[in-house]
Amino acid sequence: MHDSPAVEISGLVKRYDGRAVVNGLDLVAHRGQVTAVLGPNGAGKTTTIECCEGLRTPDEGTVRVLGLDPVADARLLRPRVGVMLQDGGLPTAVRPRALLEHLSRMYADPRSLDELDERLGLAAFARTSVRRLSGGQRQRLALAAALVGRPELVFLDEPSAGMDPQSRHAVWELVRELRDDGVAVVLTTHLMDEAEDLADRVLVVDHGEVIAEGTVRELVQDSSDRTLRFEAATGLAEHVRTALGDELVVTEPAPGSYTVTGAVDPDVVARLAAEAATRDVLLTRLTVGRRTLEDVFLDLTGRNLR
Ligand SMILES: Nc1ncnc2c1ncn2[C@@H]1O[C@H](COP(=O)(O)OP(=O)(O)OP(=O)(O)O)[C@@H](O)[C@H]1O
Repeated sequence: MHDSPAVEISGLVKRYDGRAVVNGLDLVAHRGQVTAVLGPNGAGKTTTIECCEGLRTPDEGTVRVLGLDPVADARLLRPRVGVMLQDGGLPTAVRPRALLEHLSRMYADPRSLDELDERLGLAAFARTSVRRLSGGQRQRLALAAALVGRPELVFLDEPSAGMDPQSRHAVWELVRELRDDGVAVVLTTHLMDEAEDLADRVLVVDHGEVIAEGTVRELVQDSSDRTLRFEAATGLAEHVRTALGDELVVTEPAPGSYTVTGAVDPDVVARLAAEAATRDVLLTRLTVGRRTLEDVFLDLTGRNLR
């Protein structure tokens, strides 16, 4: 039984007003692994997770969570699954410590609240009502609420959004421990470093379907492509494009900061330097490296805003 996937989604379709926002999505998440779901705004990540949580009913396809149906078996799943929603989903009039005490009484073997307090720094605002908490504090409380019942599976929707670096590292540490304890962790994130750091498997979702999946290493090693980054005066992209040819993609994501992706070899570096010299432009800082997960993500999903 425990070898079976913690989450198994097959051909999931969810429509709003006749428009499919999830469109034939397949996903498998295993115990003892962190599965990260990445995708642009509106790609259908939250909708997919909400179908797993029993908050939405699929229009087509099947969703199995710990071998059960998230809607029909909701009562059986509730004590076994931890959920951290994007907007916190917490009652606003209570105080954090009282909320956690209330929740912990609902479980047979709850985690120690003092330990959670310490790990997530909750004591500092234990007596402030949820309504008055900062965004990052609310997120930390929502994570504690998701973990208090020692779930076998946790869904974390952008867990470290809005958190300061200290909190983010505390959250990452907790997520790694959950994984090592055999918990299945499914998280959505827009932070590429979060996915690179934590994920055993990454799925990239766009327009409601999975367009790439694998380990971070598999995704970034997909080709011999490299990324050359350099800094110089702004406005050179067109000249560099002409000098390097169509095989390479030249962008200037921030003024004076350029990337060149593709088959970057010694000759490309030499031609770039020659072009700069011809224009009497100094290249300050030049690096060549493997593509990052962010490069892969942008190549897959494009650069247009959603
Ligand atoms: N109840 C609803 N009624 C109509 N449309 C909805 C509803 N809920 C979500 N949508 C739409 O479905 C699409 C997918 O939304 P979803 O929240 O799943 O995206 P997401 O990938 O989680 O995005 P983000 O990264 O911004 O959180 C969006 O275009 C959204 O506007």
